[in-house]
Amino acid sequence: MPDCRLYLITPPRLTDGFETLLAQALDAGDVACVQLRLKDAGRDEVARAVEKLMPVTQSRGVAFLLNDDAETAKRLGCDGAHLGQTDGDHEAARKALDSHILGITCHSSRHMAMTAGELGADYVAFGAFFPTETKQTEHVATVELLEWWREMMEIPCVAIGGITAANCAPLVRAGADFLAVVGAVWNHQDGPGAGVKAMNAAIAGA
Ligand SMILES: Cc1ncc(COP(=O)(O)OP(=O)(O)O)c(N)n1
Ligand SMILES: Cc1ncsc1CCOP(=O)(O)O
Ligand SMILES: [Mg+2]
Repeated sequence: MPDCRLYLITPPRLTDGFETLLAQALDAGDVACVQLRLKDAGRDEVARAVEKLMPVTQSRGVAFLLNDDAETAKRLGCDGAHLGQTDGDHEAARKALDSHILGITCHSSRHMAMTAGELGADYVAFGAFFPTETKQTEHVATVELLEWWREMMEIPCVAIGGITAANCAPLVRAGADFLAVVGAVWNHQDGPGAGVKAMNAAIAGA
């Protein structure tokens, strides 16, 4: 059984009653954490979404992370934050978050990943592994990068970008600790529960 788990990121925009869809997704199978990622929302909208969604995840023992903003994550009681390379000062974020989770985007860069590890990131994220419609991406990550990280480092790594049940097996076999997905779950033709089940099955069968 591979030691790899699903990391679920919210869709770019939340529909009314999204908390019900989130509950369906989480109740369908194994999800290690949920990241709230609302790139077009203001502070109040983000705070309202945290208030609605965080109890859905935390009551199920699923970690709730906020994208882009460590200080807000800490203030609102999230389990941690995910920061990109241009999302503020990573060392300050590490301090602000105390023992809460800090994840850092490292694109396809060994150097970024080692720097993130040195400053105390709880995980590093590599991507994009495949073409994705969720975000415009400039970097392409490879299976070899995952293999190298797994061989050299202890810090967990997340693979992201266009990952689906159909294409994820090589990433699991290369040693990804988590597969982060948006479309594979939220755009699944039979609903998010089916998306989680399909990802869980693909990970288990890799
Ligand atoms: C798990 C995970 N990995 C990578 C990203 C991308 O972060 P970033 O590069 O800051 O881009 P945005 O998501 O902010 O558009 C992520 N969010 N989560
Ligand atoms: C946030 C992010 N960062 C790199 S690719 C990506 C989008 C992932 O979404 P999907 O799983 O739909 O490709
Ligand atoms: Mg970001």
